Amino acid sequence: MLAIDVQQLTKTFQVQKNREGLSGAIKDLFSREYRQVEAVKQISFQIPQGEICGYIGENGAGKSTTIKMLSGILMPTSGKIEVNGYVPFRDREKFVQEIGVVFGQRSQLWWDIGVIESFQLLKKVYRVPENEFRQRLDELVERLQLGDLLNRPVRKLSLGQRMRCELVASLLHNPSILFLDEPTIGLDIVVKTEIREFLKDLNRDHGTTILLTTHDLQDIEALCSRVIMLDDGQIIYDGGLDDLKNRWSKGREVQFQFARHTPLHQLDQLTAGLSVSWTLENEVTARMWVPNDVNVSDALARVVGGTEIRDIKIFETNTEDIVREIYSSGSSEDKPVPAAEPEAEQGRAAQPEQKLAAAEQGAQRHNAVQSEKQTDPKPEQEQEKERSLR
Ligand SMILES: Nc1ncnc2c1ncn2[C@@H]1O[C@H](COP(=O)(O)OP(=O)(O)OP(=O)(O)O)[C@@H](O)[C@H]1O
Repeated sequence: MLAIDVQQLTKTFQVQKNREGLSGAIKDLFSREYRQVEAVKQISFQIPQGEICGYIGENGAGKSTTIKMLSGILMPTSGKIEVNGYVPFRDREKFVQEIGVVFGQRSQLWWDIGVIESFQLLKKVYRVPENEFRQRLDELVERLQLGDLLNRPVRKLSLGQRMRCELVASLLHNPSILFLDEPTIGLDIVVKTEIREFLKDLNRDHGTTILLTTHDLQDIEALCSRVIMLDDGQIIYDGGLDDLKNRWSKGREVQFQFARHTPLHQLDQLTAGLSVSWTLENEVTARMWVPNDVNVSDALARVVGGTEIRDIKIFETNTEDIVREIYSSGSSEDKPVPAAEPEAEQGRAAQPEQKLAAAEQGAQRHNAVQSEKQTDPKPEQEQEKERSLR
């Protein structure tokens, strides 16, 4: 049985429009206008039991909305969802026993009471038998080194300590599926690494299926063999992380440190006939971009044979650069959609296929384009009330 089966899933929010100025505010009191926000648009994917799948995308891409639908907090506008054979928003009582959820930006623990008391309350909510609860709690407390924290109120915990407690809280009822929405947000590298190791062990030892949304691609590299990439509510990539790299990484870069001043024209001469390109960093350091269709050892042999070299470093395009390139190619500034394209003329956002094509072109450049992520405006009014899991 599939852990998660999603077909043509769509979520549209109705959001109130606010008119400008005092007169607008008064008008709003009497007649409200609404607009539709399509947060998730007809997405389909399947996740088998025991997989760790990364779910990534820019701010506002629709990741949290998907997780909320998968965990039964939000009702889809249309489409089909099955999680462990249950329809999340319909079969809630039985369904919540099957899943654990951690929202990095929200707590499921009670702020003013001791951590252990929150755990006791959750034991009652999920109706976990005492002996099972004890056994599981001991195991998790030992694994995540929470012994000293159990009697402290949640508000007195550091973010890293709280996040480890959140993970325990989500696992006390032994769910087979874990939804993690930004579980490492704001954490330092030590705690991030601990959490990644813990999740890996959990998946290996208990076969827990994990769907993970994150903006930290190192989480994805450390944990996920598969990644689903969302853009503007649509899936633009679903596949292996290695495939993603192979598909968009168009070559590698080699940095040379020469024994003496080596001008650009000399380097160009050495690699004449090969479609490599050179960038000088200073008098004795230069970078050579080697596209995939050029044999790296041929290029290296030419340079090594013609100059005296102190040091060589080879850089592969990293996932972060590739993903940033895909995201940024959709932004208005460097969207390489031809000016004659009607979409571009009308100033509308690029379609996912255009973004992919643009990303493929963009990845050919060895300097990844740095672009700030665009933040979606927050909804003016939340029409859909999120129901608490508890
Ligand atoms: N309850 C809501 N009411 C109205 N609009 C909403 C609601 N929740 C989300 N949206 C809108 O739906 C879109 C997708 O939001 P969502 O939170 O799913 O994105 P995200 O990919 O999780 O972003 P982030 O990385 O910033 O958390 C955004 O345009 C957002 O403003």
